[in-house]
Amino acid sequence: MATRIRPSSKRCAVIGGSGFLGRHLVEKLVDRGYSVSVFDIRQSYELPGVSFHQGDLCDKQALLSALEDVSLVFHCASPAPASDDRLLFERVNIKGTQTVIQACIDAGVQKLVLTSSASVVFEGTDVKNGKEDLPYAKRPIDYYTQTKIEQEKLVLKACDQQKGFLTVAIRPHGIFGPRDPQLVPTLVDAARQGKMKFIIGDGTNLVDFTYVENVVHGHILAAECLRADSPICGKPYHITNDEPVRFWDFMSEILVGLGYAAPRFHLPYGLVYGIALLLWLLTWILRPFMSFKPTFTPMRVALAGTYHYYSCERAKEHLGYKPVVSLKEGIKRTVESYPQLRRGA
Ligand SMILES: NC(=O)c1ccc[n+]([C@@H]2O[C@H](COP(=O)([O-])OP(=O)(O)OC[C@H]3O[C@@H](n4cnc5c(N)ncnc54)[C@H](O)[C@@H]3O)[C@@H](O)[C@H]2O)c1
Ligand SMILES: CC(C)CCC[C@@H](C)[C@H]1CC[C@H]2C3=C(CC[C@]12C)[C@@]1(C)CC[C@H](O)[C@@H](C(=O)O)[C@@H]1CC3
Repeated sequence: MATRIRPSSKRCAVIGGSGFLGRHLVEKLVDRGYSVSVFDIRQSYELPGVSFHQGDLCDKQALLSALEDVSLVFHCASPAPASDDRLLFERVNIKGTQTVIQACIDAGVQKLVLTSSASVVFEGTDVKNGKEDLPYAKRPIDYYTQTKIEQEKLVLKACDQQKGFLTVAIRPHGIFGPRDPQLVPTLVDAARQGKMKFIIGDGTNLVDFTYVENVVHGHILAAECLRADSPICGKPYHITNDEPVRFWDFMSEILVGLGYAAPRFHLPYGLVYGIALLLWLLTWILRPFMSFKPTFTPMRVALAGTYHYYSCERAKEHLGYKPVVSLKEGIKRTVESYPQLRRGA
């Protein structure tokens, strides 16, 4: 049974609060009576009750000014997975997270909630109803995943009930919703280039896509349940819609909802994965001379052609988590939120 504390009048901070998930989280926190301090390298909006601090999370002094009088920190900043920039991921996700932890400790922050990712256990092979006790990927499929693993380990290891610094990690999977700069825009871009005619594999693979408000709900529950005597200290939690869906059915619903044709023709998974790997190698070799971003990266092909859905039983049991928006409703709201991406717009 989840023990909850009332939202305090104290300030909380959202690192990465200008991003897709971060902004939805900030909006919900404000609704719930928190006063929020956003720390981000960019400011993308203004909101009453929210103060903005622009800076790089690798800069401890800059962080400290945003953490003044803050007891709860959400860390949901990361470079975009598509950047595929190893040095950037290492600097921000690993060294930057060490800086965030140290800044929290120095500022007297009591709780740190990290946005991790369910992909920390994904190696490109099927994961069916994966639980949190699955081992971290030994051969992570990209630099993003590799550094998300290190980041999660750092945050969970920093949990110290004696010293009163409590940490927890939320592992969402396939977040979607209004203002997402990644999933729907990439899909529509591929459709507009005529690249979404094909289904990779037999099209029966089940995966999790999680509506952004459910992810926000999981974060807030975790923050409010995090106490020195709680079983959630230092643990990771999957947060999903708890409705695994066929990858290609989900993509088709979004595409058709926006006026594009659903993919129809099947291509063998191994062939497409091999081509994506070759293309990735080629872009890596040519990187000093030219920049080229293939649509079908090995990570995207692996996600499109395998099973990857996760159990959120632990979150239900320890946090009292239950999705608040169904997949059907989430898809409807998402499609309606992108009039500019409709066919012919
Ligand atoms: N989108 C998904 O499907 C998904 C799924 C699982 C986990 N996650 C995790 O959720 C978090 C949020 O992802 P998102 O989809 O909202 O991404 P996003 O790119 O929209 O937001 C990330 C934010 O971090 C900020 N940021 C990046 N580098 C920074 C730095 N050095 N200093 C300060 N701020 C910096 C960016 O400016 C941006 O506003 C990330 O940690 C990501 O790994 C995302
Ligand atoms: C061109 C098509 C084959 C696919 C077009 C849609 C893709 C851009 C998305 C489908 C699944 C998405 C996804 C992520 C990014 C966008 C997709 C590949 C993540 C890798 C983003 C980072 C998260 O941590 C991952 C997670 O574990 O949730 C995402 C997994 C799904």
